[in-house]
Amino acid sequence: MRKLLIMANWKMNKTAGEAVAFFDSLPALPAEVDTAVFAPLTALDALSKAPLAGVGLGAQNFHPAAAGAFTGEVSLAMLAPFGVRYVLTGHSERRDLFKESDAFVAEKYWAAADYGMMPVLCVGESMAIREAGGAEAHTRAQLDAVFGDMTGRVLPKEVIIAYEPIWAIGTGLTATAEDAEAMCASLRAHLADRLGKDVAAQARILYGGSVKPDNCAALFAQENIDGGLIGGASLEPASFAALVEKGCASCG
Ligand SMILES: O=C(CO)COP(=O)(O)O
Repeated sequence: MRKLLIMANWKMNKTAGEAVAFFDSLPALPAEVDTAVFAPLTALDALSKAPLAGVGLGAQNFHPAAAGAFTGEVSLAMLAPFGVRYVLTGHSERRDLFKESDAFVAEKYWAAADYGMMPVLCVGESMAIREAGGAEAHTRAQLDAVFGDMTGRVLPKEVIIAYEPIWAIGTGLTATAEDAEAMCASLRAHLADRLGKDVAAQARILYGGSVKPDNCAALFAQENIDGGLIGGASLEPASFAALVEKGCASCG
């Protein structure tokens, strides 16, 4: 039985002070659900000193190199002292707006795994790809870019995938629970091909894209959906807590 995992991606929102204020007013969360927040880099120092009530800390971005001439970037070693456990890789906003290629996403994924952090690999198709019937092939190829050649690779402690259809992100258009389940089941089957049945059975596959307290229960109740990666609805403490509560209830 995979434990529900609900992760907040705050994107470019919240100053350090606002991030701490979020946790000041966050109600106690049920221990039956794992939670984490991908905070902006500038909030990590303050959050590392604040009580986070069991919520794990994640970083939205990093550079895979250990050090060097990469103006504006931060390394994993720079993030680690703040207690960062999770890092995002392959988010569609990084792919589309900042031109991160499949190869660069893979480099980041394995740099994080090698460093001992838990990378969350995001995959997802555009509306054009979905309408052309290519959603499964596209997202499976995104998995292959990372897991296609496992020579010399050591997987992170946990494999976490976030299926985020681009057309559902920030649009209010959520995939139906059935469509999201079909995609997550397809991704899990592909993980089984690439990484073996046991790894696939234990991997947590999250859904992201306009998840809200009023639509999360049906999504989280699906067999192959093990939680959510939440943008907009994670910004308010009450809304984030409601997602965790409803998710907890939906999983019995
Ligand atoms: O991109 C997302 C999380 O990474 C989803 O964002 P929204 O929940 O705002 O659609």
